[in-house]
Amino acid sequence: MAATQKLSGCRLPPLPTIGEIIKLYNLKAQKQLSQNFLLDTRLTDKIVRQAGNLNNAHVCEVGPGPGGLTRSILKAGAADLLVVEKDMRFIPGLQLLSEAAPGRIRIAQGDILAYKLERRFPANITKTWEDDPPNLHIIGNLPFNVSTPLIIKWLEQMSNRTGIFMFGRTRLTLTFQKEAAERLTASTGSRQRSRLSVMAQYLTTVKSCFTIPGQAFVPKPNVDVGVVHFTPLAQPQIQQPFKLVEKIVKNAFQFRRKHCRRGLGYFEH
Ligand SMILES: C[S@@+](CC[C@H](N)C(=O)[O-])C[C@H]1O[C@@H](n2cnc3c(N)ncnc32)[C@H](O)[C@@H]1O
Repeated sequence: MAATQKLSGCRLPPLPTIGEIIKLYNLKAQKQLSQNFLLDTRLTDKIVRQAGNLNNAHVCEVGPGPGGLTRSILKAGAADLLVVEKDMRFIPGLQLLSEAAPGRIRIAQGDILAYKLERRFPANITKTWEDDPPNLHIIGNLPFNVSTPLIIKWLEQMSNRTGIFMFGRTRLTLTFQKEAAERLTASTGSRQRSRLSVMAQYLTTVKSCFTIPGQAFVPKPNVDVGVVHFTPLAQPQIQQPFKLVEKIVKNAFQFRRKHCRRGLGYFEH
């Protein structure tokens, strides 16, 4: 077992390392759930640093798996961490972590695409936050198979100021396949510029943080991974309903190798 670990100034009872957790619970990675684990704490700490100051923050982590990134989030000082994991097999390992950091972790088992994050903010709490909105973050080494629908879902909530985006300040620090990370951050005129670039950039400041080589993950995926940070803009660059913007942008990019105007011609009000 590993030596005693320090999470944000608290001495913890000895915790198994992530590698030991994987062995202890026989957690063989499942490809269909995009399970590629990060065991190197220097990398998980580096991802978490991209989020900024997490001291006393409220954080949601998507897909904690064996808990490597989870530990880094706790070390950074998050006061309240909700983890949403689809695979039941990881829950006992996460409970060990929860016992080591009492009162700081809530564990939810479910599919993040269907999960309503706002459920964790009861009305009596959000009322008290109206004058002084909290430091809210979403962090995740995302499963590749859900990363694009997930960011689109959250951008829509950001646009409508609903759910966890109700205060307009929730920041996101997420991993994507390197190609998707490049599309999200591509500027005007770039070959990588796509529907995803426009949708993300009209609502947020998108920053490409760093690339993690595939070899850093266990098992190794066929691609490298990009870490991307999103900060919501005070005002969206396009003041139109999200679905309308999405439709126009989709049509424009469908025909971009032909004529953009032709694409827009297909758009019906
Ligand atoms: C790339 S792994 C990351 C695991 C861990 N955070 C790490 O960095 O080592 C993705 C995690 O997301 C979980 N997952 C996959 N699909 C999910 C979904 N729809 N909702 C919630 N979790 C999901 C997987 O079970 C896995 O634990």
